[in-house]
Amino acid sequence: MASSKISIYPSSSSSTSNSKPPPGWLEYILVNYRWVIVIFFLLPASFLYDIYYYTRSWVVFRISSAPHNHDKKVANVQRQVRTWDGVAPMCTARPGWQTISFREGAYKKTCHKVAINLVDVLRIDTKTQTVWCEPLVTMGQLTHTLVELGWTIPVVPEMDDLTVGGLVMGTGIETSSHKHGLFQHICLSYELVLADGSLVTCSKDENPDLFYSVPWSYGTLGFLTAVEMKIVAAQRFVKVEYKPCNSLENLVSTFRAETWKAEGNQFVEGLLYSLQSGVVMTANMCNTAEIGKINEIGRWYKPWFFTHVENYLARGECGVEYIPLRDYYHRHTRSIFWEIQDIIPFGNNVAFRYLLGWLVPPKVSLLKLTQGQAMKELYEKNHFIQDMLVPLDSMKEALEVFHKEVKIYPIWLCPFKVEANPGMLRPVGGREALYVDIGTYGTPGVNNYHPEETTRRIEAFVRKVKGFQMMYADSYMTLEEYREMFDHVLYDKLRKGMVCEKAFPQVYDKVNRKFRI
Ligand SMILES: Cc1cc2nc3c(=O)[nH]c(=O)nc-3n(C[C@H](O)[C@H](O)[C@H](O)COP(=O)(O)OP(=O)(O)OC[C@H]3O[C@@H](n4cnc5c(N)ncnc54)[C@H](O)[C@@H]3O)c2cc1C
Ligand SMILES: NC(=O)C1=CN([C@@H]2O[C@H](COP(=O)(O)OP(=O)(O)OC[C@H]3O[C@@H](n4cnc5c(N)ncnc54)[C@H](OP(=O)(O)O)[C@@H]3O)[C@@H](O)[C@H]2O)C=CC1
Ligand SMILES: CC(C)=CCC[C@@H](C)[C@H]1CC[C@@]2(C)C3=C(CC[C@]12C)[C@@]1(C)CC[C@H](O)C(C)(C)[C@@H]1CC3
Repeated sequence: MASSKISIYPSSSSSTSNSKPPPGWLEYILVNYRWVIVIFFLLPASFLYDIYYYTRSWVVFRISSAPHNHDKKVANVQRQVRTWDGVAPMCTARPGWQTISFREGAYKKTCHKVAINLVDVLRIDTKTQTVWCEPLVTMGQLTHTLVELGWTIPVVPEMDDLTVGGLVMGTGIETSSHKHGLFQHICLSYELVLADGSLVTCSKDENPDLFYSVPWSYGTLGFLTAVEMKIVAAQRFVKVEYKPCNSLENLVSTFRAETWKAEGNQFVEGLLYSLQSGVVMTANMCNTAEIGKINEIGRWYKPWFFTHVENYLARGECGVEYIPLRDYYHRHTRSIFWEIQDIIPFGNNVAFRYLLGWLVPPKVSLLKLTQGQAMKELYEKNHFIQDMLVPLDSMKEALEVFHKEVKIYPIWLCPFKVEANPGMLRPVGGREALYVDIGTYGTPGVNNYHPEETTRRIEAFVRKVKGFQMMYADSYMTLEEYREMFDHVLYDKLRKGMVCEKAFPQVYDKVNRKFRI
């Protein structure tokens, strides 16, 4: 099983085997027995945190007071921007530990912080099939609210705590992205407070330059205060078909054929367990299910999803099951993909699942807050977390590069399309194109792993094939390399025109590893 290979702790052959033992007993426990802290403190704390937000959002939504308060809250953002002293550039006041990214931004310490306390779903319009959300609405909150009413957004990025604002300003992807594009492509308009404190709305037809420049700009063009998104009808189940593949050629050709399929699959996903074996999953929503084939994989006592999928590979059989929609959306949530193995090593044990599985996963934000310096350094040296987005045509070559450089399994494969719109993300060949997200999270299985050098070699490969790197992880590119990967023409024009240069840091200074703690 993939699980037995994964550990963040340096092995004797590792390049970091001479790292010093962590100082102090608390650090020692944090590093060697992180699960003690997680089980006795973080899981109960995560539970209480969820109850608080769940109750608050429920009350706010039921009494429909959010739209009225929205204007007042936006006026407060405008006031903060207008009274900015003009010295240090601005960023949002959301603390770094709360965000779903590997590191915290160093700029959070030096920038002038603007509080954007906008946490509500504002309006659901089933006639125009749109939803208006404030930027701190989380994916967990949004799918809960919409699915109960029979709706959903076409692209629901994994992980409950991802926010609408973070996904618009960064990027978001899910297994429906080959049909609907990235999170930015399901957005119809944005409401922003600009550097001068003015409030603007932008869409394809109104301020299009701004509309196309907001995604991937990481809050360096203005503060987002609301987003209008498409919604689509939700169905009760997702019918998932599992197709085990026993060679790289077979996996790549199955994955590509299912992504291109004329009649279409609503969801396409791949999990690679070694360079020569993996499972391609295709899925479609439906309202009825065959008797005996429903699998509520989100239930607390169920095995982790990636281990469940691996069983199809072990048996060498194709399979079909019906998964309730929200369970499907959250299939990787309980195991934080496969990262939970390093945090609660016995988390997939059946006794643990029945007793405490309902408290899992711990909140990523609380894990970040309590990880300590020694744990941070261990992850830094022995852990590799990257999502590289490469053209579908380069998929096989890219997987071979990942195998040579890091040899981490499982690998997450998710196809998506890039539309030929202006902005940071220009598709290869200038026309709409299909890409694949190669998500690699874990401890490298090679002896010569070096965080910076290895990542830079992979980044160079991604640039060569005209791909992109997701910026929530560590990027070691130089400014020139970063500007080669992302088209800055429109971004630079807007930054000048809207006098952003003093008001916000430039995007590179927010996302590069040099500027992370
Ligand atoms: C009004 C409202 C406001 C909310 N606000 C917030 C908020 O501000 N912040 C926030 O983080 N969350 C928020 N949530 C979401 C909620 O806290 C999470 O989605 C929580 O994980 C839901 O668990 P559940 O068991 O009650 O879901 P259920 O309705 O029981 O979920 C349906 C199915 O999906 C599965 N499932 C749901 N969530 C997960 C998961 N995380 N992992 C695995 N399977 C899962 C369940 O096991 C179940 O089978 C809000 C929800 C509502 C209704
Ligand atoms: N499945 C997926 O697609 C996944 C995506 N991710 C990544 O996680 C990140 C999102 O995480 P999340 O914790 O939600 O977001 P973050 O708090 O990390 O925010 C990401 C960026 O968006 C900016 N931003 C957020 N809200 C606003 C706003 N209202 N106005 C202006 N700028 C804003 C932040 O600016 P500032 O720095 O000023 O705070 C920050 O630079 C994205 O980068 C995404 O790519 C991670 C895991 C999975
Ligand atoms: C595009 C997709 C699907 C991306 C999924 C990315 C996840 C696997 C990433 C996002 C945030 C992430 C980097 C994180 C971690 C694991 C991998 C995560 C969850 C953990 C929890 C690993 C343990 C670490 O000590 C620490 C708590 C800092 C991080 C926090 C962020």
